[in-house]
Amino acid sequence: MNSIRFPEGKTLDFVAVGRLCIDLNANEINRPMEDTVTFTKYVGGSPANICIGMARLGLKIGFVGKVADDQMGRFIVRYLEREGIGTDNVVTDRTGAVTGLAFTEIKSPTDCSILMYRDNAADLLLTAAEVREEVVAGAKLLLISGTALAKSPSREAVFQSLEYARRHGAVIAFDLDYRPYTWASEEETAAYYNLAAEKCDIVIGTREEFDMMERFEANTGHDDRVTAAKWFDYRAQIVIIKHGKDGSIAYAKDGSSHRAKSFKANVVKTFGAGDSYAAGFLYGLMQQWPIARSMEYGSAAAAIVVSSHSCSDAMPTKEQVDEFIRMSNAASPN
Ligand SMILES: Nc1ncnc2c1ncn2[C@@H]1O[C@H](COP(=O)(O)OP(=O)(O)O)[C@@H](O)[C@H]1O
Ligand SMILES: O=C(O)C[C@@H](O)[C@H](O)C(=O)COP(=O)(O)O
Repeated sequence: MNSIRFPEGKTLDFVAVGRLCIDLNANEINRPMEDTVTFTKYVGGSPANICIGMARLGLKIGFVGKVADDQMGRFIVRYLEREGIGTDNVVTDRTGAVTGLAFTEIKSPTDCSILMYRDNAADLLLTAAEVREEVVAGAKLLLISGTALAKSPSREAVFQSLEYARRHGAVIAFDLDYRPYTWASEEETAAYYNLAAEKCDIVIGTREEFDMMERFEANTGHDDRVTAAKWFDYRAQIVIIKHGKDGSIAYAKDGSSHRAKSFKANVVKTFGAGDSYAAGFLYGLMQQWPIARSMEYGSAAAAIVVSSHSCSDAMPTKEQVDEFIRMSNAASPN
């Protein structure tokens, strides 16, 4: 059991609000992008990846977002539909905005970076009025993702979703998903991230992301416990700080803390770890598993995804995660 109580009588398990984009992952890996000539196209965008991950694990999912009225936008919607993800609240832009692109550079399994093309990106044009109350009201769990806070009108759409979720009793998770290039200044970023986090039950981020949020604070030791404690004065029940290959730590409002190690993986690239971790972890919480078991599930999903070429397409099924954990534990029993 964990301390999060999900509401009964909802039509959807999980709804995410935020960006739907395209990842173009280098085919010629282990070299700089200057030397890469071919890329494979995948659906991308952190909240899209998390939804796909949770759909693969068998949950009923809906998405609130905006896509460009172009071939890329249609590719994304068709992909979501094939995965069984509800697209009723995926709005098509009519202003000529474009689909955000993320070109990924895989110089080595540990040296990866992303080159983003996000000028006039359709996802940031979602308005508050386009968020349908009945879609958010139908969800047990709403996920917001920090990048959608970067600009108006998408920023207001996130706050509108938070209000609908609160009104209808959904649990709210916040994946910090901080992408500096989308923001105008660090001060603005910290202010909006903090305002949103106050309204969330579960906050998940990396140490570096929490450091960004703490730019006005005195947590000079970058102490995870201090980071988490602040949010328990607001609405948070669980705060997770991720540390890459070094694993993750969760703090709960009841005073408990839980550490998860990362699994051994044949790492192809590092991105996608956070999204698959979030999908596995939130899935576990929704099964009412203890926090530690949910973290283990997220870590296993992440190890599978970092061992693959894509983020979205590589999201594992429940059978794959279960098998991976079984094999890993057999290979190195505690
Ligand atoms: N190199 C790796 N090998 C195995 N698992 C990893 C690796 N890097 C990350 N992970 C797993 O993914 C989780 C999230 O990764 P992290 O890098 O902290 O997030 P993000 O991708 O959001 O920066 C970690 O807690 C760990 O379980
Ligand atoms: O979020 C994006 O726009 C890009 C993602 O699709 C991408 O592949 C990625 O960076 C995943 O992020 P992570 O899971 O936080 O590593």
